Amino acid sequence: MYLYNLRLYDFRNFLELDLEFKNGINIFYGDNAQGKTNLLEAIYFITELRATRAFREQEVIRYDQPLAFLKGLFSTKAGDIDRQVTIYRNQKKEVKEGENKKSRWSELDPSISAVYFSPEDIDLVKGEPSLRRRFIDNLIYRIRPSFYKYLQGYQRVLTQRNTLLKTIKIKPGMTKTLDPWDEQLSELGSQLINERLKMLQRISSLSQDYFKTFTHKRNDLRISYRSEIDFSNPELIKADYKNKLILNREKDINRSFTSVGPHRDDIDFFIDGKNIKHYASQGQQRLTVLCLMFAQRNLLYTEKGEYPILLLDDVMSELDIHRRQLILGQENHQVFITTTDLKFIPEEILEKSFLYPIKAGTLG
Ligand SMILES: Nc1ncnc2c1ncn2[C@@H]1O[C@H](COP(=O)(O)OP(=O)(O)OP(=O)(O)O)[C@@H](O)[C@H]1O
Repeated sequence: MYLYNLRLYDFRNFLELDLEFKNGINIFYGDNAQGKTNLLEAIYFITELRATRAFREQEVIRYDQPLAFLKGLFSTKAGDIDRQVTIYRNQKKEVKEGENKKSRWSELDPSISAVYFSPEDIDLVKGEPSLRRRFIDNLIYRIRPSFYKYLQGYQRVLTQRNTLLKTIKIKPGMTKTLDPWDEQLSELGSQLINERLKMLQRISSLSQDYFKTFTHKRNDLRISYRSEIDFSNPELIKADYKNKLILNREKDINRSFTSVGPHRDDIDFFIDGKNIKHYASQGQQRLTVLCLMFAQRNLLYTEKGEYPILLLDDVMSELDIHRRQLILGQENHQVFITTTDLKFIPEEILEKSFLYPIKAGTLG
């Protein structure tokens, strides 16, 4: 699958743009603040239907304009797809494929997808545990949309249990009313942990392979799940979780907060046995995230039968020359890269790339 035409109206600093792309390496280059990242975001938006960095979706609309419009033409194994998205300031965005309005994810063509990487994504290994939980949950959800129901269910029961803990703090006689909530939370929570473990196994073995390739087999990457709940036997997760909920009741009532469960779990990364949060260099941390993104792309390919578009924002300047070559040397699917200077792109990669100079929201 690849994007061969993109039209934009009033998207970020682009007034109007009509671009043709090739199935290969496409490079947006130019000075700072010209619109290179905005263009990657537009491609991400037309494929994944959400912004990469906007806090609110409406932020992508050009200043003082009522709406932004995107139109992408994709070539897939099953034929061409014409997708249009209109983002409004004060109402829900509108998505169309051909002439048909689409209101749910499940109605959209599943072969269209993208994976995005920017230097800030280093937070995935350095930042808060919630970022890692969201990463793995989103990945499961993308492959198995029904997983969303478990996630929502777990979150709902957790909120209700926390509200009840607050009440019990004032009325201790009500402690027994926690029983049905603990039962539900441990049931949904154990399913959540099991799904995460299965996904983590797949993503970590792929990431390890990429890590080996990108380090010439010099270093080894390990990824593991961390939880206070014993997850060594999938059949016993529920019982152990329930047990821990009961053991921690007093503490939870005092804090009005559920202290154990998948909402507190984390994922650890190790290079050659050392936790990368504390020991790895910035370059190694960045490479780890890059490997996770490549693994994610590979996984989506296995599931969908089409390679997601790869979007790499300002990555080349951060990597040494060997890694730049390794990362793009074997590439034969569609990739979009931004760079301030073409000197960051190895010669043999430049030769096979398609170049787009970007200047002040136009093709310069
Ligand atoms: N909604 C918007 N409407 C108009 N302009 C916007 C909007 N959002 C961002 N911009 C402008 O877009 C420009 C930044 O573009 P972008 O982030 O794509 O730069 P870049 O070319 O990737 O630069 P760098 O090399 O520094 O990363 C800024 O000048 C910013 O003011």
